[in-house]
Amino acid sequence: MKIKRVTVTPIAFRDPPLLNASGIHEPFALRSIIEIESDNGYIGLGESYGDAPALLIQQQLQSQLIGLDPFNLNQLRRIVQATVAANKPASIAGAELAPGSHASKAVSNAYSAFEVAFLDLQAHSLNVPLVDLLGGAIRDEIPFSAYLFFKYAQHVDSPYKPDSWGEALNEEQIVAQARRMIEAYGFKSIKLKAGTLPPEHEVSCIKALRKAFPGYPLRIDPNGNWSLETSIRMAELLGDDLQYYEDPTPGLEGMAELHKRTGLPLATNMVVTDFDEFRRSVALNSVQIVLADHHYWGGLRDTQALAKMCDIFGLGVSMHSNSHLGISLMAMAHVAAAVPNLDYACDTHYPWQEPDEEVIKGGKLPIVDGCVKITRAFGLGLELDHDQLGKLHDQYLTCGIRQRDDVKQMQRYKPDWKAVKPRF
Ligand SMILES: O=C([O-])[C@@H](O)[C@@H](O)[C@H](O)[C@@H](O)C(=O)[O-]
Ligand SMILES: [Mg+2]
Repeated sequence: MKIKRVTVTPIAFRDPPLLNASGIHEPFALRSIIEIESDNGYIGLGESYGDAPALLIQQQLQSQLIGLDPFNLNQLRRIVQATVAANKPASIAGAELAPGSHASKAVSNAYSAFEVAFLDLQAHSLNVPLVDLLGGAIRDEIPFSAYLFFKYAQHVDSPYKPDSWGEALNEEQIVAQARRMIEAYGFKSIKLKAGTLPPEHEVSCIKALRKAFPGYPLRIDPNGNWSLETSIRMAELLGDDLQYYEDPTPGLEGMAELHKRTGLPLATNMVVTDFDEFRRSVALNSVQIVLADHHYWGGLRDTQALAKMCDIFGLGVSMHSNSHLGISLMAMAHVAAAVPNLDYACDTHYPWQEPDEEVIKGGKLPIVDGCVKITRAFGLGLELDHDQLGKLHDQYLTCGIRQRDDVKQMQRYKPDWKAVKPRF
């Protein structure tokens, strides 16, 4: 079996005005959809970053993968490494929270984008679900968490009709957002994206969530935007309200000191993002839970390797998410199904994407009782809807965004806004 066609299609879909430590989301999020076809008619799908630096590498890889055996992932990696080395991608400051633009992640990003599609195709050719190629499913229902954001009611300049979630800036609105998300999807745990409004206010929103949802595990994620002192002060206010404290303060050393001073379990998708940082984190005891993400950890199999390392070093594992569609969600679900030590519900931005903006047949994937279910369907069990893909590609062509930049977007609301870390 040989690969005879590789198609990389950049897409843009509507994204709400969600606030974060860098600034605010732009009106459209970018992704790329990867389709590979073998000479005997099997198709494999992948979804990855659509930001310009990631897309450039993916597009350069398209023709180089023709003729490759889709089972040869080592060869895929070599081709990716050579292509990235020849391109020398650069990072931009405003893209700190957009792993699709991190130069240091270029190989793992691009490898992962195609690895998922290769594995999907392999699994289709063997008539098995993708998870079987990862050693088989330990669970077939993968728990996800309600992922709350502070947000504005609408984007600056109103590029389209405001989303149905409305404004969320105070306790009442955050509790209402949680209630709606839990009622719609059945989530059993709650994460609040923080690092954007004054820390005491964000903590009071956690307190309001604690009151409204007794017994629900809660997490807060200021994306490293609180100083060590602020993080300690907020830890005292939070008491034992948290399941884990996610990236409150920047740096491996800062997190290590925070853990030493508070004893709280710290989680990260910011200070441990590759195996070198993992090694340094273990030496410093910086974090207790690593949030994996196959998109930048180098694919599904390297995510399993990460989970194994966490097991060896006594760390917990959960999963991180950026704005994404169903192929990514299903890929996350398959690898999560094959991680024995997945101790926490995974993150997902999926509820923030609009129901009419999905590229797979059948529309958006269901999340029921807080879980994504994997079936015995072959591969990822998904098929592309080419009409929808075309529609979201046209939106990419006209939206004018080529690289996520939450800082630049916030400057459209607040001209003096800068990328400062930590802000509080
Ligand atoms: O999309 C966002 O605003 C998030 O802040 C995202 O960029 C983060 O990478 C992520 O969700 C996180 O958990 O840190
Ligand atoms: Mg995070």
